[in-house]
Amino acid sequence: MFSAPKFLGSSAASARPARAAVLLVNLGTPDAPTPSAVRRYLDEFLSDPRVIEKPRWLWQLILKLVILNIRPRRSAHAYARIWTAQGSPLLVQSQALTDALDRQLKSACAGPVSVHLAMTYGAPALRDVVAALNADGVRRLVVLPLYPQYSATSTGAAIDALADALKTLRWPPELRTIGDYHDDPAHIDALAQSVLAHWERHGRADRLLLSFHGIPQSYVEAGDPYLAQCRATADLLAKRLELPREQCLLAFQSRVGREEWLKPYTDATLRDLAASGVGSVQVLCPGFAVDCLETLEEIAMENRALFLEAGGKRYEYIPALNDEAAQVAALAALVRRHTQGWAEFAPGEGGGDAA
Ligand SMILES: C=CC1=C(C)c2cc3[nH]c(cc4nc(cc5[nH]c(cc1n2)c(C)c5CCC(=O)O)C(CCC(=O)O)=C4C)c(C)c3C=C
Ligand SMILES: [Fe+2]
Ligand SMILES: [Fe+2]
Repeated sequence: MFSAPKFLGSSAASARPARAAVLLVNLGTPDAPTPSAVRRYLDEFLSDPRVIEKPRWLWQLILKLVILNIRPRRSAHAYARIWTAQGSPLLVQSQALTDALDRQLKSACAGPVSVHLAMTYGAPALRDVVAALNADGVRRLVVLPLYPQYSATSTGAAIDALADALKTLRWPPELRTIGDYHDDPAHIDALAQSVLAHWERHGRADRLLLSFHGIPQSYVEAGDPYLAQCRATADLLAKRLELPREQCLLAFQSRVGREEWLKPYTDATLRDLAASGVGSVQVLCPGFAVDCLETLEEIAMENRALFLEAGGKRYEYIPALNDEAAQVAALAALVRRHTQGWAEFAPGEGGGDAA
């Protein structure tokens, strides 16, 4: 027997005035720093064909029989090193950014605008958040994945989850999506300001290393614009900081598996720098809007130990922009440029986006 489709909706929704919302989307994180919670998270994340482009049945066999029996314990240990009383840093910092952007847009926009957070994997699930906004009468939605550089593995996966969520709605909202903001001048300026503020407090190091999350090399060869966008961000930032290109290096972290990923690798670069007598390094991760496992554990802890053990003398991690005013202002302006013609986002009594 065929069953009729069940679309979500609210009888009250059509009676309410149009409302507009912004949805920030990040990757997702486990519910707890335990092997069982990490296993659930990795199972969902690594089952996504956007993330792992291998034949389905073969990958599911490897994932279920090998990866999910080994990695959760190791990753849970890493999560435990950075877990806070409020929870996973990725969730805590993403929520703080969401709240700050909500305040900023409420004060700058003419209409009723609110900002919400959803995750591609885990909670708060994109499907649940979109359904709740729809039931609440939101008729205009702008979706901003928190990845400055587009990759099919991150932004593409978020858009897939959004499309799945929309399929469940009887009356989906009008939609604008933001694909990337890797060369947005206000974003570059926010990154530059954070480096300048760090230099002000700590002085400069011999090298500034810009470390981005890696992806398999084959994805770039198949057309993913990620590498080009990382390079463009690095070039713009070096120019804005007036740093000679040889002092500002680009590298890729967080490699998983045996396949070739984007090079140079961050850990190998740090080892080579120490071996060649470079004493001090400052590391910035411009691909991460907020701090998370990959910045706080891999970069600020693991790679620090690696650099110092290889003979380096000074290693500093420059934190992600998180809910800093400059990032909030840059994202507010980005959202408003993508909502041209939507009256709710027009300048309100507060005027523009105060930096
Ligand atoms: C194995 C394939 C992976 C691809 C491709 C990938 C791309 C990618 N990831 C991010 C952002 C983040 N990744 C994070 C964690 C993380 N990433 C992978 C694997 C791939 N990522 C794994 C297995 C994990 C989990 C941790 C671990 O077991 O090592 C995170 C942090 C999540 C957190 O909870 O803090 C972020 C953020 C981007 C931007 C990207 C492509 C450009
Ligand atoms: Fe990742
Ligand atoms: Fe990692």
